[in-house]
Amino acid sequence: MQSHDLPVLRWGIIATGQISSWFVRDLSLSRQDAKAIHIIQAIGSSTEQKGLKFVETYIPHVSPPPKVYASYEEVYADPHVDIIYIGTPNALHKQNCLDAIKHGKHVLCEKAFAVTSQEAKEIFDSARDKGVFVMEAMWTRFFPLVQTLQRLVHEEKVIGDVHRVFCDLGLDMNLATLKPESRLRSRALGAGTLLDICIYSLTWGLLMLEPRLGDDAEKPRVIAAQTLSEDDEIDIATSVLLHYPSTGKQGILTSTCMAKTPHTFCRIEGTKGYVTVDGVSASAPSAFTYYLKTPEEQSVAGSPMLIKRYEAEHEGFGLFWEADAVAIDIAACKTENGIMPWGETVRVMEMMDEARRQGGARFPQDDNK
Ligand SMILES: NC(=O)C1=CN([C@@H]2O[C@H](COP(=O)(O)OP(=O)(O)OC[C@H]3O[C@@H](n4cnc5c(N)ncnc54)[C@H](OP(=O)(O)O)[C@@H]3O)[C@@H](O)[C@H]2O)C=CC1
Ligand SMILES: O=C1OC[C@@H](O)[C@H](O)[C@H]1O
Repeated sequence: MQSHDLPVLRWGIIATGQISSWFVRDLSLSRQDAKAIHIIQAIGSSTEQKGLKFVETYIPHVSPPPKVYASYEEVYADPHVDIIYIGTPNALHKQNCLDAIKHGKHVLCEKAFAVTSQEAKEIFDSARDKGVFVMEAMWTRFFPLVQTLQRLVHEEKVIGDVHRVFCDLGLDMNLATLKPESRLRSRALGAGTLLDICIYSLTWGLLMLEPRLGDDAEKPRVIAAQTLSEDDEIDIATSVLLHYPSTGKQGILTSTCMAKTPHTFCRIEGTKGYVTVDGVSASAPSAFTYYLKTPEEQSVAGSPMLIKRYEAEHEGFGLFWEADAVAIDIAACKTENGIMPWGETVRVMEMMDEARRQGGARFPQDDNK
């Protein structure tokens, strides 16, 4: 496809924290295989100085440079902006999304999309009323490596029938050294490992245990335990067990902020063998390997043999795949994406609500019924 045939999307970026810096760097890459043209039109920050520093530090090469506003409101109101990217802490997502939608803007909002499933539903209701595109930025689902693995596991059934998936995302966050108002510590901002990182482990469980999305997917039982911080403010470790009653399949999906997960973060077990997945974290996989039992070993205990390893190198962080998908959908006048549809965001949020109900991590938003 010639570059002039590609959809063009003009982005307004809300907040200048870490993930926004990754996102704009990925949007600004020159990529041979780009499926869209991304224009960084505007940046909204708490102060103009912070916004200008963000542009100078992360995207000095972008020409013309984006307009910098000292408020989010001015980005929502900018007629040259098509879509708002929201990179604020979790507890602010709902208001940011509703404000952007009110101005008729499309939205790509960081994970966790909201703090409760109720909040997520309110956002989608408002998007439906306005007819705008909205998606949770669950970027992992858009990695080509993940899609290749889904095909091998579910369509080619290379490891037979999947019966168990383990996935862990642990980071050594050293919370005591962070300021109480850090988004990783503050309950008011939606902190805790469940919403921050267990969401990726859950995503791997769902992607690998379920051959398809949506209404066809069987609803798993959620069994969860959480370890809360000493002041009971947030969860510092969560383990979720997904159990599919009709098949007995299980997902063992975990997170902690007390230790970094080793490079191999996921194992998918099937009747004929297993797959291991590697990467810096469950959010950004870089390789997988599958192992098969030999015919003699199908019936006896033994070590499966390494059959094939897939590695995928790419420039940047890998956030551009979700951005391309969004641009293609918007050009096609869609309001939701087929890989991360609204129903799936709500379903994952409901599982996290249930995990917190059992585990004990509470947010003020839980009382807003
Ligand atoms: N997809 C991924 O891999 C990742 C996703 N995330 C998600 O992105 C979101 C932001 O995370 P991250 O970038 O690490 O967070 P940061 O703390 O680095 O940045 C958050 C930004 O939000 C703005 N903000 C507005 N109100 C507040 C407030 N009360 N307290 C703090 N910041 C505020 C600030 O920008 P300003 O002053 O410019 O307005 C701030 O810089 C979270 O939802 C997180 O889950 C985070 C990391 C990785
Ligand atoms: O999404 C995320 O992935 C990487 C982590 O560092 C971060 O805390 C989290 O928000």
